[in-house]
Amino acid sequence: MSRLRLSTLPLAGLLRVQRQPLVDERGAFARLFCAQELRDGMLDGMPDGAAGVAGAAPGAAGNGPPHGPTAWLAPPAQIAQINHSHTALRGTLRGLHYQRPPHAEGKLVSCLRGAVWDVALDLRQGSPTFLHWHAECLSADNGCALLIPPGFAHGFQALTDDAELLYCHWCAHAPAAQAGLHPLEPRLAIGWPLPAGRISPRDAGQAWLTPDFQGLCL
Ligand SMILES: Cc1cn([C@H]2C[C@H](O)[C@@H](COP(=O)(O)OP(=O)(O)O[C@H]3O[C@H](C)C(=O)[C@H](O)[C@H]3O)O2)c(=O)[nH]c1=O
Repeated sequence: MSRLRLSTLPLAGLLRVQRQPLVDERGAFARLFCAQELRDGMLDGMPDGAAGVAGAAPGAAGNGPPHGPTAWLAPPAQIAQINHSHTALRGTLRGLHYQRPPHAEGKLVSCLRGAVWDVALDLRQGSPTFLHWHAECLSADNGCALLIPPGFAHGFQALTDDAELLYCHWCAHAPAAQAGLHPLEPRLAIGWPLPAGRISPRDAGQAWLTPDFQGLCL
């Protein structure tokens, strides 16, 4: 039985992942990640042809090559690292971060404590939504996570003190490929819900976007 409900969002390839916890008198048990469910999950609002087939392995007989918004998860892709961040103060901004190709990374971002306003920014060269952003509130209570494909930058603002995030990264940390955009970049006009709180010197030091910024060629 599916324990993760996938939904499409306005930026192609970006998905909301709704955890479906099993609750009983002891408490709850929730699945944070399932390779097959993410690859093959049925999607809300997707035409049948675009979705994977629940339970069917991509490329298995009769299912053809992996396709649809989670095709990038097909083998040999796999989770390379899992990270945990704790953000002490409400209003703190982290990001917007990405890794340059060939280290461009897909991420599954889940909130395990508190709440964040989570932003994914489309940096895919030639994308019809290039430099468009989308935000979702991720919280321990709403069980919502964002599945962000390669080619996006990611950032968030803590909506509570002591917000904790779990990141699944589909590419290992590559310091030389690390890149970022200023969270208050005027060209993006990201509508952060709270006044900007703490920002790391690295993020605060990001240069403004130049007119010739082409994005990422994946
Ligand atoms: C991502 C990563 C970072 N680091 C080191 C690099 C720095 O010395 C330190 C903190 O990294 P950073 O300042 O990038 O941490 P955040 O500003 O919280 O960035 C994080 O939050 C934003 C919103 C993201 O999307 C990034 O993926 C994630 O790195 O950990 C590692 O050693 N391994 C890693 O995989």
